Amino acid sequence: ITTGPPKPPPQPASTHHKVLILGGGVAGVIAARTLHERGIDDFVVVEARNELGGRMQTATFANRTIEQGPNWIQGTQDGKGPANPIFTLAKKHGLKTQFNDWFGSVSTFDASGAVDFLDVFNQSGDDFDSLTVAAGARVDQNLVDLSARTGYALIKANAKNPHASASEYYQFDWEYAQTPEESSLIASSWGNNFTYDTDQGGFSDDNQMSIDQRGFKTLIQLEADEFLKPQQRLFGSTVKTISYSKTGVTVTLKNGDTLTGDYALCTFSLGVLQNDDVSFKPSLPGIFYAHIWLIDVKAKLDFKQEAIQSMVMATYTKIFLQFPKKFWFDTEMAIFADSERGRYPVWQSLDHENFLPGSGIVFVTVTGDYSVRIEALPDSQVQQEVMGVVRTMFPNVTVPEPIDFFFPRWHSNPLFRGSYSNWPAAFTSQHLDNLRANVGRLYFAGEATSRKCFGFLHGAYFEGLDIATVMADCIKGGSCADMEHFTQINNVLPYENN
Ligand SMILES: Cc1cc2nc3c(=O)[nH]c(=O)nc-3n(C[C@H](O)[C@H](O)[C@H](O)COP(=O)(O)OP(=O)(O)OC[C@H]3O[C@@H](n4cnc5c(N)ncnc54)[C@H](O)[C@@H]3O)c2cc1C
Repeated sequence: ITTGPPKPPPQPASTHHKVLILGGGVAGVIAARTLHERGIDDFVVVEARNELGGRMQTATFANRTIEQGPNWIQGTQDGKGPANPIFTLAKKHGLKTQFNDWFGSVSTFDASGAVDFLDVFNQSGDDFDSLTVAAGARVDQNLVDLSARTGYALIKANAKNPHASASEYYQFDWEYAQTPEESSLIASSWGNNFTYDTDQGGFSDDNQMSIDQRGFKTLIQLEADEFLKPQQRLFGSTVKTISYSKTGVTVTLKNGDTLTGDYALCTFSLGVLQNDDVSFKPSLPGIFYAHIWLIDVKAKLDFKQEAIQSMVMATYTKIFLQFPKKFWFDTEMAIFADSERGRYPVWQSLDHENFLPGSGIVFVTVTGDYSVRIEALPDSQVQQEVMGVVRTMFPNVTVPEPIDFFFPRWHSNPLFRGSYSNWPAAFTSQHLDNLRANVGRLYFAGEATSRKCFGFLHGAYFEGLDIATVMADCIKGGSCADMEHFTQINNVLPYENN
């Protein structure tokens, strides 16, 4: 027997929100937390994948959790100085990390096997320091930016042989995921200083590697659990179009659903913005927008497109190998100097007492064009090439075939289209303002919009925080002025320290 009125059918979740947060990586989660802290809770995080963390992604390999994306907290804290907010989150959520000795625990190899060229390696560290000093001097004198290659040449430190090239690669490409030719002298030096140099406002020169078997992503997922409700997580929701205007934003998903927001924050990677995976439509909702608004929109689109297409989405690829047992170097790191610069050059042992002892895992990193190249090859061919290098490095060992072999394809992944952004010499400080600026009620945040920490997790964190603060100020009835931008960049102004 049933009594009482029938239950009403479940209401579909509202498809209109004050804010649509597009993307659930570090920038999206920290933006959500910032809005929540400002008393704005009418938002959803729209994410294509089924978890938060974005590029913080793990895989199970050799029965261990390995990091496909970031694994270091780069710069931690020096005494009571400024703390890397990722370091703060790691401490708060009890993440297991370990100091990674990049410069003190290194073995060196070349085509003849193990060869000690640590003197050349140490010199390349000094050269990189000189490069940053030269860059700083250019900033002080308001001189125009150059490529880092030109910078190396001007300080007479260009690498002239495979040992020097591999050492330079370790100092430079292994961080920026592109060559000195492709990178800004000033921005790459400042990117380094603002993270590592405490005299320049950086955190510390410490690199902590996550060895937490819950995954590095745990720190941002546990942080989200403190405030983000299940109904605010729209997982499995791939955005196809974003239409924006001065009055609101409409988002269409791959499954045809539509979401509307008074405001939206797009945190998709620069690579996604550069491709046609998502199309942006300036919406022209009413006749009264006609002429002036059209011209306005055209100018806005031009400045935004120029900025998006001028920054570079670089690729950094970790190639993991599992062997029945360890036969390689006892240091944490190793460099292989091939005659071809950038060919399987940086090696890292996870089967090391500090990391994952007994795991049988070693990995090698390639970057930039080399990453793009191997992504186009079948795994079997890449494995063959890598094994050729391993056997060159250890000519006196009968090296078995690996038990397992894996590498992620970041460049071809439509949700990322690369690993992180890199600043080329032709990208100006004003371009960065334009990359960051809102268009109508659509805002942008992510590692690529960070002037000082582009490429880093903490860059994504700071941008999520800063842009959500701008949005909250606007929503709360304060200032809603457009963010600073330059409709045309006619001549390069000096790099600004702000
Ligand atoms: C291999 C690698 C190594 C790295 N190493 C380090 C390191 O050691 N230390 C460090 O500090 N940084 C490192 N980084 C950089 C760091 O991972 C990034 O700076 C940071 O994670 C970027 O966060 P984000 O929120 O800006 O973007 P993302 O993490 O890219 O977040 C954007 C989100 O949007 C989602 N998305 C994209 N397109 C759509 C769509 N159409 N519809 C719906 N959702 C979509 C994505 O799934 C993603 O979750 C590394 C990155 C990689 C890839």
